[in-house]
Amino acid sequence: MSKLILVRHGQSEWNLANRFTGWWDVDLTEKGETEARQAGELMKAKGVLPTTAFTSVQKRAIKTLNIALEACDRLWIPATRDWHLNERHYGGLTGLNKQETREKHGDEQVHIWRRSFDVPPPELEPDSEFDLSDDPRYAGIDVPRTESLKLTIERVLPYWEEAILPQLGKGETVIISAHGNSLRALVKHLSGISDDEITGLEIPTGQPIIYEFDGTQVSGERYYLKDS
Ligand SMILES: O=C(O)[C@@H](CO)OP(=O)(O)O
Repeated sequence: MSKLILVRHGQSEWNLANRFTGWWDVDLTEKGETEARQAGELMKAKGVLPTTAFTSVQKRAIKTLNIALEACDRLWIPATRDWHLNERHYGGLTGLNKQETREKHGDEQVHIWRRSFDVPPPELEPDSEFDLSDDPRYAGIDVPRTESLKLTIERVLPYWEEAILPQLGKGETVIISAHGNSLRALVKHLSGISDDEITGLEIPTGQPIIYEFDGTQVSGERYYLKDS
C-alpha cells in the first residue's frame, strides 16, 4: 500500500483579493503560510510522511510544499516542479475581480466560466499585461491563452500517468502541492466523477487529501487526513 497526498496551496494574495488568478504567479499571504505549516504538522502528527514530491512552477504551490515539508522534517526529499501541474489558465479573466465580473456578466455566466467542464473563459489578449509567453520558465512551451477544466485535464493526466503514478507503483508516499483546478482534474480522474458532478467539487486550501494505492490502482475513496 502506498499513499498519495494532495494539497492545494494555502491562501494566496489573489484568493484574498478575490481576483481570477490562473497562471499568474502570486504569492501566499501570511494566512496561506500558516495553512501550509499546519498541513505539514498534521502529516507529522498522523505519521503520513512523504518520500517524494511534485508541484507546479508557481510560487504559491512551491512555497506551500516547502513550508509543509519543513514542518514535517521532510525538506530533504526529491521534489519535481512541472508546469503540467499549474493552475488552469484563466484567459482574459486573469486579474479581474470575481465580484465585479459577476456584476458585469451575471452570476450564471461567471459560474459557467469558473466551474463548467468544457467552457473556457475568453482568451487572453496578446497585448495583455498578464501574457506569460516570454516568461523564461515557459521557454519552449506553448503557453495556453485560456483553459477549461477539460483542457486542464488533457495536460494534467498524461503527466500524472508518466511521472507520478510510477512512483506510487514503487511504493513511494507521494505529495502533490498544486491548485484548485489542477487538483480537481486529478480528483475527477481518481474518484471517477462525471463531467456534470465535477462542477460541484471544491478543494479547500491547505487541507491534505489522501488516496491509498495498491500498486498503481486506487484502493478505496479519498479522505481528509484530519478525519483519519
Ligand atoms: O483564480 C483562480 O485561479 C482559481 C483558484 O483560486 O479560482 P476559481 O475558484 O475561480 O477556480
